[in-house]
Order: sequence, then C-alpha cells, then structure tokens
Amino acid sequence: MVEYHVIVLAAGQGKRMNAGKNKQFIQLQDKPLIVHTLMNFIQDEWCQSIYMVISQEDQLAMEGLLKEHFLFDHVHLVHGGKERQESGYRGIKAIQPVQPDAVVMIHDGARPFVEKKHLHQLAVTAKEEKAVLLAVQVTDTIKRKTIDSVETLDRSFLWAAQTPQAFHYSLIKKVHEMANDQEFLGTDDASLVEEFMPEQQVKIVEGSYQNVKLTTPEDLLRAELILNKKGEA
Ligand SMILES: Nc1ccn([C@@H]2O[C@H](COP(=O)(O)OP(=O)(O)OP(=O)(O)O)[C@@H](O)[C@H]2O)c(=O)n1
Ligand SMILES: C[C@](O)(CO)[C@H](O)COP(=O)(O)O
Repeated sequence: MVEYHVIVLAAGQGKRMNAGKNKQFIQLQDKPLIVHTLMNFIQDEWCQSIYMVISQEDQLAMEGLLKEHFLFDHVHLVHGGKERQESGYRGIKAIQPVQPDAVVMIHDGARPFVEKKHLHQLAVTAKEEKAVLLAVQVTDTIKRKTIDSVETLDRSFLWAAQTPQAFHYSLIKKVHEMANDQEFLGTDDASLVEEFMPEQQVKIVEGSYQNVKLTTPEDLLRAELILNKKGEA
C-alpha cells in the first residue's frame, strides 16, 4: 500500500458546460458530479486526505452538499484562484506538513470516472519515480499547422493527458513556486515539471478512455452512458 493525499480541483466556473452554475453541482443520476468524484477517493483506503479547492462563491453550497452526502468531515476546503494552476498551487500550500517524498495527486473535480486500479498504479509509480500522469493514446490523426505548412504527427508518440497526476510533495511544491514566480502558466501540473525540472522524467500510466473530463453538455450524455454501464456491471 502506498499512501497518498489528493487535491481535487473544483473552483472553476464551468463556462463551457453552460449550466448556469458551476458544473460540479450538476446531478448525475443519484448525486452531483463532484460527489461522484470525491467518492472515488473516500472509497480508496490508500487515500489519506482530501483537499477540495473551491471558489468563495460556492462555499455555502459546497458545505451543504458535503453535509447532505456525509462527506463534510472527510474533506478539507481550500479557496481557489482565477486559473486552474493557481487553484492547484493553493491546494498544495494547504496540505498539512508531510514528508518531502509523500505522494500528492492533483485531480480535476470534473473527472468522476477515475478507477481505483489507476489510482494505485499512479501512487506506486509516483513514490518510485516522483512524477507521473494518467494519459491515453490519441486516437485521432493529429495535424500540425503552421503559417505555410500542414504536417501529420506520428500518433504512436501522442498521448492525451488526464488527471490524476501524482508527484512527490517537495517536487510539485517547488515547480509550482517557480511557475508562480515566473508567471508561467501550463495546462496541467506535469507540464510544470517538464518546464522547470527537465532533468526529472515524467512517467505515464496508461489510463482509460472513460476517465473523461466533463466539459461541454455533450459530455453529460457520455457520462450517463458510463453510469448506466457501471450500474449493469
Ligand atoms: N480557476 C480554476 C479553474 C478550474 N478549476 C478546476 O479544474 C478542473 C478542470 O477545469 P475545466 O474543466 O476547464 O473546468 P472549468 O474551468 O470549470 O470549465 P470552463 O473552462 O468551461 O469554465 C475543473 O474541475 C475545475 O473546477 C479550478 O479548480 N480553478
Ligand atoms: C489537466 C487537464 O485535465 C488534462 O487533460 C486539462 O488540461 C485541464 O482542463 P482544460 O480544459 O485544459 O482547462
């Protein structure tokens, strides 16, 4: 067993979902999206603590929701920032003192379908290798367009990044500090390691295409299908 701590990012606005509220509150069958996500960690005995990063405006509603689902005592709440990266950094700073090699995962609240076997593969790999992300091989043909050319990239080298991404605490804290100081904005946390610690290899654990990020209304249909399938299993 490799213990880990998780930061669940839920401080976005869900603008592309166009739900008139933060998409984390959208009901998916019997419970809101964010509760589905949190349950993956509550039900994992390897998970030692959960820090959920939320926006100040959602504080009351989130507290209510956690109480309704009996999760209030299991989740530390932290206020997020304007960008996803800032929210992650605030989550990292909120973690109670831990050993430098403690494993910290960072996960999108909007990915409710992560599997326990992948959490464990990430934890084990992060403990040994310091930096790892969940990803899947790209299935599309990807073109790279410049002003005067179009080329087809070799997709056997292309991976779509997912979360969780897992790191040694001291490493992820350091690269977030550096990114903050230098006003560097990446689209995921692993990219900060790539940018500021190029000597540190980032590993990939191959994940599942079901671990989708619910971003647009179309993704909700997919979520319903996944939940129906899980219910049948
Ligand atoms: N300032 C931000 C922005 C995003 N997130 C979180 O990061 C995850 C991935 O981001 P995304 O899917 O882009 O969510 P939103 O920012 O909410 O969506 P949108 O960009 O459509 O507004 C989400 O769980 C979101 O709540 C966050 O904690 N803090
Ligand atoms: C971190 C991430 O989930 C990796 O796929 C993603 O980059 C964050 O969401 P966004 O839609 O790119 O803001």
